[in-house]
Amino acid sequence: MKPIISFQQYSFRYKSQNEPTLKNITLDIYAGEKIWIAGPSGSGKSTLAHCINGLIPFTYSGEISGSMTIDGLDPATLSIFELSTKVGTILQDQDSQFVGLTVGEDVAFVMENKAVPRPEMKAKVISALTMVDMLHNIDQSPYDLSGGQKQNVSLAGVLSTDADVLLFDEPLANLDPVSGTRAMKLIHDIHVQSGKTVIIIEHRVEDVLQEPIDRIVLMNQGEIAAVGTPDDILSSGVLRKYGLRPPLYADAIEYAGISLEGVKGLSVPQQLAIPGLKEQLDAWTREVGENESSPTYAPLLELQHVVFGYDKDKSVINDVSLNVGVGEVVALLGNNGAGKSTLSQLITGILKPQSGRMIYAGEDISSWSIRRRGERIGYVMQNPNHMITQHMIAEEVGLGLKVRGVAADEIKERVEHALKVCGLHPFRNWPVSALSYGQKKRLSIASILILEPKLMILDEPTAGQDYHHYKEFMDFIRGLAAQGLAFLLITHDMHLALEYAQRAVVLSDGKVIAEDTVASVLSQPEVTTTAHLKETSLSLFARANDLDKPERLVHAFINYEKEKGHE
Ligand SMILES: Nc1ncnc2c1ncn2[C@@H]1O[C@H](COP(=O)(O)OP(=O)(O)OP(=O)(O)O)[C@@H](O)[C@H]1O
Ligand SMILES: Nc1ncnc2c1ncn2[C@@H]1O[C@H](COP(=O)(O)OP(=O)(O)OP(=O)(O)O)[C@@H](O)[C@H]1O
Repeated sequence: MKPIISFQQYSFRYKSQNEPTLKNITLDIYAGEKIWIAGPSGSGKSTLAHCINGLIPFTYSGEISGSMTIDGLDPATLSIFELSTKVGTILQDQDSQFVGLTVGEDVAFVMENKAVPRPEMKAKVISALTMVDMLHNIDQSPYDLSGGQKQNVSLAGVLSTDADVLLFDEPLANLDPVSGTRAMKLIHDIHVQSGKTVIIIEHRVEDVLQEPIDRIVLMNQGEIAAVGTPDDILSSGVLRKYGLRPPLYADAIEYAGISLEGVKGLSVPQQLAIPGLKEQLDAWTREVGENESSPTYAPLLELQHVVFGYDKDKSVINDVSLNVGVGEVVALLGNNGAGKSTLSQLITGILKPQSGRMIYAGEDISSWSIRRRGERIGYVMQNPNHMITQHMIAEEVGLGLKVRGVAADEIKERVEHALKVCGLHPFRNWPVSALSYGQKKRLSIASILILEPKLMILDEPTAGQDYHHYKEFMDFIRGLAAQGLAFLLITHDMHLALEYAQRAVVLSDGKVIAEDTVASVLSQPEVTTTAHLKETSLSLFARANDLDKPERLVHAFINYEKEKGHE
């Protein structure tokens, strides 16, 4: 069988780089295959995708050696239009991809180019938007959507292309857990029904594995580190070797002393047949023990009955009251479009509430300027490209100090420190444009952290990060919290919330629908259903294996990892 995509001894060096980003890639992908490209942040996944969809060499120039073909043809000999009929792409940064004035127009764009008759086009657009639960936003501008809603529109756009290869670069980034599951199911259905070749680049290991994958291609430092079926990859320990997090239940099994070597069906935790599994897990969870009780916190930020709407007659934030204590980590959870980013912009003063009060350290901050708030309350947005303004990395990190008149020597020292903390020190002399998405995300965090705020609002800080950086960063956050810095953490990662947040506030349709410990919130079906939350694979796994006290596995797991981190 002839491959649809073939890389032979392929290397690529971006013009601005000294070293090649892709090295000696030899990989055949066959028509109808479903491939997951995994690998740590900066390993070259998106660059490989750019080679497949023609961005390399058309948009990003550089030096190529070896060969790469699509359907037997060299992409450099095709026009960008011809290539787009072969490969349909969802990019990591959707803002750069929208072309329509409304959501409907955007989804219709591909068909308009092909002169599909109007009635047929309309029906297709409606059907695609219905599949991603976005029909009610059809007339809205794509730029006014929430992060997750944008992602859903991009998915709907790809549904209407005729390309044989569908390439998804982080299709789940920004999606709430329920939408993430739905997106994977949607991709699976398209794959089965159309027989198209599907290539997925994604950091959310467990979410990708919810549906069958033919082969995983694991990249590391521009090379292919391993290729295999999910069973091959999961049971071999290579994910961890390259800084990725295996599924939580797979780790739990190993922590309890059971080897995964040769175990089949590892991507379906509910059906794992390992002799003695229950007994060994029960014994391990008893040994590791329960969580300590949660401490109390002095008040820092308090919101009282805050109301806001982008249109006067439609509230997006509806009578929200919540508080965050000194040194407390509060998870702000909720479905896509619930109002989490809007609330963050109200707290930071970018938006003005129609009514309600905000109290910071006992003072009403309604009259405070954005800048004054910014000195105490740092806000890291979901999309790093919305925050970055400077050309060079060090300048970007030092900008906040520069505008505040801090001396150059001190700026230099603090920039170095912030870059180290965020794992960006090796790139300190680079232009921002040469960073991968995950690296840019860390950059936007570094540039706020350097201002030493008392409260930080982090919108999906770990989205697009590999486990190594996730852990390093979140442990760092935990350390800062222990020193008294407070965090409002917006996340769609339920395990992250369980692991790092003392409390959760759940938002849905602009209202607070629950406020409790994360574990308690996740155990309330009416809350999880309304806010699109999901129990973690660990608790699913614990129940499927009939553990004596299923909830104890989650606590034992978190305690064990905390202890291990301190070793
Ligand atoms: N436009 C560019 N110009 C120069 N170098 C680049 C460019 N884009 C990427 N690179 C280089 O390629 C490396 C890998 O980037 P790439 O986006 O392919 O990684 P990735 O595996 O997709 O990372 P992430 O998971 O963070 O998105 C970067 O660290 C950088 O060295
Ligand atoms: N600039 C805007 N103009 C009009 N409506 C907007 C604008 N920004 C957001 N919205 C709408 O407000 C609602 C809340 O959006 P918001 O971005 O706060 O949600 P979110 O909870 O942060 O979602 P996500 O998890 O997807 O990031 C959504 O229905 C969105 O479509």
